[in-house]
Amino acid sequence: MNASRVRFAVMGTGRVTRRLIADIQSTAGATVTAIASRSADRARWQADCFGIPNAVCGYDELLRRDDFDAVYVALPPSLHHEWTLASCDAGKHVLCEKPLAVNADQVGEMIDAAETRDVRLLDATAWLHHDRTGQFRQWLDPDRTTPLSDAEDFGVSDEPDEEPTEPSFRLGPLRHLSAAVSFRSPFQNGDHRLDPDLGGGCLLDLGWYAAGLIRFAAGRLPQQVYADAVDREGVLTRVSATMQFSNDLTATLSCGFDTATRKWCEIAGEDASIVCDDFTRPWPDKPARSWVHEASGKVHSMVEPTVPTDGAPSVCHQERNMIGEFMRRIRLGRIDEAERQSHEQAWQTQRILDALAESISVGGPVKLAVASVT
Ligand SMILES: NC(=O)C1=CN([C@@H]2O[C@H](COP(=O)(O)OP(=O)(O)OC[C@H]3O[C@@H](n4cnc5c(N)ncnc54)[C@H](OP(=O)(O)O)[C@@H]3O)[C@@H](O)[C@H]2O)C=CC1
Ligand SMILES: O=C1CO[C@H](CO)[C@@H](O)[C@@H]1O
Repeated sequence: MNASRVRFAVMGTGRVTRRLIADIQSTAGATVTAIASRSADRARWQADCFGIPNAVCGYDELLRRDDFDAVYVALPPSLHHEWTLASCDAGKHVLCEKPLAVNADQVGEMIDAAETRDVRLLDATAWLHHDRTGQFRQWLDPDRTTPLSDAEDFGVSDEPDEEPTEPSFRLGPLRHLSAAVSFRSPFQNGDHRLDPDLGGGCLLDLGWYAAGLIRFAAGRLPQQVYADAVDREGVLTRVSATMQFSNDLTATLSCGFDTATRKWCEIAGEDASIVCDDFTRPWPDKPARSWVHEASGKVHSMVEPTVPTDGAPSVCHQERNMIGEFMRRIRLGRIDEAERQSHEQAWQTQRILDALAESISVGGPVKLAVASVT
């Protein structure tokens, strides 16, 4: 690898590929040198669209090349495991689309393969790399009191303060987490999201985000889950679930293909809660915002640190942040704590999804054993 550039190759020519190729090409130090498709024509067409020098027919054929360092696996979920293992075997770093696989056993094998070959593996869950998520991470620190100097206050309660208080907040002990992610009928017949054999269904496609948010905020697995689903012709189209964690923490999850767009979450502590209506990706015309609701009734509107408060759209680009972090790990040349945490986040997210799927299938609660992949 050239020390200053990371060369990517892409597997697949679908919807997400088109977006992420542009993001890779606009990330400093990254370049796309090859794209592979099952069809030579599609590979050529996509390569021409993006000025990619090499169009390759077949993913196997791609992995025989030595002119790239990392593979971006942008295939339907059921193919992530196979092509991540093959890429690791070929000594390539892997940026793999979400859901990382179709079950936690597969994720465990993918992590093992990456560790054995000493290559980097990252799931392309971009919201985890947004600056606003970095803010949430800080606010979640139980010992932290966060100053409110940057908040745009509104909706102040009618209750007068008994004595003047410092402008700051803390979440206090976490009590409830909630996340809902859905889109209304966005897919055509034939889309992998509607094909159970390709890892379709809203639980894997969108539950990945909602369960991921809950795992991110809790920092651990639930002890028990219960889920209910609407199943249309073998495809899960709506799922709702409850979860119980240790230390008196509960959670609710909702995802589906048949409601208006929802991508919100609430992280509720005893003293304050964080509310965010677009955690997976900020609405395009808004800065990345969230709200802090205090137990007193005060509400504070928060914006990410790098964004001016004049309402200008967010300047943070979560995909470029993610690609940049993946490249940092590649250049480091060994697994570090940040990568271990990503692996744990991905594996535990997939374990939650497995437990929810099992609960839907048995029609009752499912217990989870505490475990760690790292
Ligand atoms: N991170 C994000 O924001 C997003 C992530 N995703 C994720 O990215 C992945 C791909 O999604 P998306 O791009 O929307 O999917 P598409 O169906 O648009 O593209 C998938 C590509 O995979 C290749 N492929 C290989 N085998 C098959 C097969 N048996 N059936 C269908 N396609 C196949 C095809 O490329 P070819 O035949 O040319 O090789 C196809 O273009 C999914 O895991 C999805 O969850 C999707 C959207 C956003
Ligand atoms: O990850 C994703 C982002 O949102 C899409 C909805 O438009 C999902 O279906 C997709 O897989």
